[in-house]
Formats: sequence, C-alpha cells, structure tokens
Amino acid sequence: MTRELTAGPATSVARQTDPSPDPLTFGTAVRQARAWLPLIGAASLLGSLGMLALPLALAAAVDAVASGRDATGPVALATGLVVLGVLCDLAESWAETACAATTSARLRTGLVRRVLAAPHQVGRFDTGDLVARISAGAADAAHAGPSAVSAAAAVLPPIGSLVILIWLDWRLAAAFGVGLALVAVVLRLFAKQTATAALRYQEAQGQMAARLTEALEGSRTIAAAGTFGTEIRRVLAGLPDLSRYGRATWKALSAAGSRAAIAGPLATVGVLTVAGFLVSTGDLTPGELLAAGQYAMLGAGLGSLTGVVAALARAKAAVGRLAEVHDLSAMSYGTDHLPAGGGRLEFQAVSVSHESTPLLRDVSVTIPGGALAAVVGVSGSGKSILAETAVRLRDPDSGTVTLDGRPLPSLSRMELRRATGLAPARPALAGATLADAMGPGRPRPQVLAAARAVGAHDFATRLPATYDTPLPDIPMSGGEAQRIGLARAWHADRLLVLDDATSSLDLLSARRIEEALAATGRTRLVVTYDAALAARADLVIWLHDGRVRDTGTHEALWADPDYRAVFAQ
Ligand SMILES: Nc1ncnc2c1ncn2[C@@H]1O[C@H](COP(=O)(O)OP(=O)(O)OP(=O)(O)O)[C@@H](O)[C@H]1O
Repeated sequence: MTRELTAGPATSVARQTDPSPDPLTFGTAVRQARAWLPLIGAASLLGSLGMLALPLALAAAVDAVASGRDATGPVALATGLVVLGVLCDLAESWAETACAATTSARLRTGLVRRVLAAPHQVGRFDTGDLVARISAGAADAAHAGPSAVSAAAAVLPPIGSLVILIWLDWRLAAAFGVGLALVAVVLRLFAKQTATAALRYQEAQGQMAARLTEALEGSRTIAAAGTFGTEIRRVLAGLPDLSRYGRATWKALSAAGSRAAIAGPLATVGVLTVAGFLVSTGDLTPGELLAAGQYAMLGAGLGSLTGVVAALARAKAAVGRLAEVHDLSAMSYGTDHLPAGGGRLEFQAVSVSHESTPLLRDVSVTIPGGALAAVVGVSGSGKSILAETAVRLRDPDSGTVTLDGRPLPSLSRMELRRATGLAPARPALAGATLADAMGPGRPRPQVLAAARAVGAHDFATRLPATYDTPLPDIPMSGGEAQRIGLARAWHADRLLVLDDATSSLDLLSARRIEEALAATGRTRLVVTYDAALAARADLVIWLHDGRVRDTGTHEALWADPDYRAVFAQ
C-alpha cells in the first residue's frame, strides 16, 4: 500500500536535467553568498584597519599631551576611528544577516527542487531528518560565506599588530609572537572540538525530528493504543545526546576562554615588560608603550575569534549534511513522445531491490491497451512496488517497463505526466486550494470533470468556497481524501494506476468510479484485495514474494487454494 505526497510523476518538479550538477562543498556554499561577500569583507576590513589605527592615534594624543603640544588632531582622529568602528560593525552585521537570509533561501530552494526531483531516491532519508536538514541545516550552512570572510578579516588584527610592533621595535614583536603562538594553539584545539560537537548536535537534532515526524504521522494510532508515554520517551530519547553535544560546545568555549585568559595576558605582560625596558632605555615614548600594550591585547584577544570559529564549525558540519541531500540525482527524462496507441503496458524481466533486498524479481507481464488488470497478492508481496514502477515513481534495477512500446525513461517528463497517473491508498494532498489538489495548474472544466467522475463534486460544492476553499481548511474523511487523490490522477490519458485507491469508499461508489474509468478506455492497473473486482478484471497478476506467481483470469486462478487464501486475508 503506497502513501505518497505525489499522485504520480505528474507532480514531480524534476527538470529534464539535474538542477545543478556541481557537488555541494564548503567552497560552493561560500560562493553562493558571493553577492554579499565584498560588502561584508569591506566592512570587516575597514573596521579592522580602524581598530589597528586607534592605538596609534591614542599614542599620538598621549605623547602630545605629555609634551605639552596641541592634542586636538589626534583626539579627533581617535574619535573618528571609534565612530568608524561602530559603523563598520553595524554594516557588517546587517550584511551578514541579509546574506544568510538570501543564501539559506537559495540553498533551500535548490534542495527542495532536488528532493522532489528524486522520488526514486528520497526514501533513503527519514522525513523529519530531511526537513531538519533543509530548514535548520540550511540556515547554519548559509553562514559559510560570512563566517569565512569574518575569519579572514579576524586574522588581520593579530597580523597587523605584529607588523606594527615590528615597526615600533622588533623586540616587542618577538615577545608578542610567543603569545600569538599560544593563542593559535588554543584556537586550533577549540576549532577541532567545536566541529565534532556541532556535527553530532545536528545529527541528534535530525534524529529527534525524524522520530517526531513518525509519531505525528501515527498520532491517532498512538492515541488509540494509549502508548503516549512510550512514544514520548522514544521521541525524546535523543535529548541527552542533544544536551551532551550542546554542553560539549560550551565546554570547548569555556576551555578556550580559560586558556585564552592565560595566553592573552601573558602576551600583553610580555610586550609591556619589553616596552617598559625600552622606555627606560629611551627607545620608546610613553605613548608608544601605551600603543604596544593595546596592540598586544588586540592581537592576542580571543573574544571575536571564538565566535567566528564556532560559526565556521557549525556551517561546515551543516554543509556536510546538506551535501548528502544535494547528492540525490534527479530522475532523468528522455525526449520521446508516445506513438499512437491504446496504453499497452509491458514489464520485461523487471527486478527492483532495496539495498540488497529484492522487492520485485524478474517480472514479465503484458497488459493490453484499455484493459483492466488487477494486481493481487498477500501483504508485502510487491504490489505497490509494481504500481510505482508502472508510472516511474521508481526505476527498475534491471529490466524495462514500456508504454505503447516506448521505455518509460525515454519519455519526456511532460509526456509521462500527460499519459500516466497513480492514485494511492492514502494520498497526501498538496496545493493551496481544493482545485489545486485535484488538478494542479489544470483549467477548471477539467478539474470539475475529474471531480464528477470520482464522486467528489458534491463534497466540493458543500465547502464554503467550493473548489477555491483552502486545502488546510477542509476537514476530510479517508474516503474523501481518496476521491481527491483519484481526481488528481484522473487526468492521465493512457494509464491509470490505482493502488488500493478506493479502499475507504463504499462498494457502490467504488464501483461507479470503476465504471467511469472503464468508459474512458484507459488502461487500468488496480491493486486490490477485492475478489469481485479481480473477477471483473481482464487479467489478474498474482504476485508472491516479489515474483509473478501466476497470471490469468480470476475464474481460472480461483481453482488454486493459495490464490483463494489471498482474498481470505
Ligand atoms: N521504500 C522501500 N524501501 C524498502 N523496502 C520497501 C519499500 N517499500 C516497500 N518495501 C518492501 O517491499 C516489499 C513489498 O512492499 P509493497 O508495499 O509493494 O507490498 P504490498 O504487496 O503492496 O503490500 P500491502 O498489500 O500490505 O500494501 C515489502 O517487504 C516492503 O517492506
């Protein structure tokens, strides 16, 4: 029994070719933000240059005051540099926010497109985990560009400080260099610890999201079974992990802070000691001593660097997780059109497997154009897999499925969409309004015709805004949802696959739909447990353990007790 968001290839948004063949790496994620990076870089660079110039301006002001000269110029310069610093900070954070917003939107659009274009592969992810990757993960990954630029700009104050200290006196630079090396070791360790913690945290988040989604999908069953407690424990089982990895990040931060509390002041004390000695020997002015101390603090300060390193680590971990989604390859389509024909469907030695488990084995069967074929078999025998393969919701690992002689992969997406449709047992309906759900993008008369054919018109006219009623406002029974799923698939003009698609309808309604469908002359492949329906079929395909156990008319097959047992089930 299939539960699908789509009612067939009709709703796939795949392009003819892969949306973006380049792999997603940290570098490509940075490039996605390229429009903003010059602005962020310029603001960051200007801010750092201002920060570097400030101690020199203050030194000039101090020396002017100490020597009784006019200090207005240096004081004005220092004030201007402070204002510049504030403005640069504001511009940088605004640009970073805007950049992250547009980049995450771009990443999400690309990933959603990729997920929808790969219905044959998307099953490898849990839904909740996938949503977590595309929502929270894309937001983290979107910081790849800004944090890479900030990291590059954050290197400027230490390097600049070193250069200015060399310019003031090489002995100051030597003392500072020792402190700087210590800071670099602290940062490296911090980066390593944060990267691991960030990745584990995101994985734990994804697992919890996956379990929550499963629980929400089965919320009625859980309520009916009274297993709230068990389910809550199952969903929240990842909380200790989440807390562990969250705390690991903070622990790494506080360890870096305490190491920095030693390394930073050590560098400052070293520089000030050397500077004091140089003042005593007359090699440095008091103002230069002040500047040297400030450069030592500026260069060895870790405050801004840990933030940048943490953002980089989160972005890197998130890009890795998004890359796995990005690797989904879009279902590729051909360019062929179908020749004139009645919808003859042929499976030629079709085998499908999941990992190493065979789901369909060497299935060969032909359904003449316009025929009604019933697919029967015990639960788990592969009926839904066969149904999905018939409309190319999944491709066989070997063998071919043809429609009117054309292999399905050779058809263009539009042709496949026009010719085939699948109505599942539990359609997950998509669209803004009822009309959208019944026939996305279709003219209203076609939607009305489909709705009438599947007996959904009365239901639609009772709604406040009839076909324009927003989908989320429509309370729906299982049978009504099935009718909408059927209406959506109805537009296919050669082959309609019904996977238990009328199981929630009363027998009379199901029969009417069957008759309306027969009157259209399309080929029908119907997965069913209904013996009466199988008896009306032109051909029964009896599956067992992924193989065709037998084919023939229901009447002929009925002689076999194993066949009769399928319906007793
Ligand atoms: N996406 C999937 N990944 C891996 N295995 C799958 C997947 N979908 C189905 N299967 C497995 O393939 C086998 C056939 O499943 P299928 O849904 O086709 O059975 P079915 O005959 O339609 O059963 P039912 O009548 O209960 O709906 C089952 O063992 C099932 O667990």
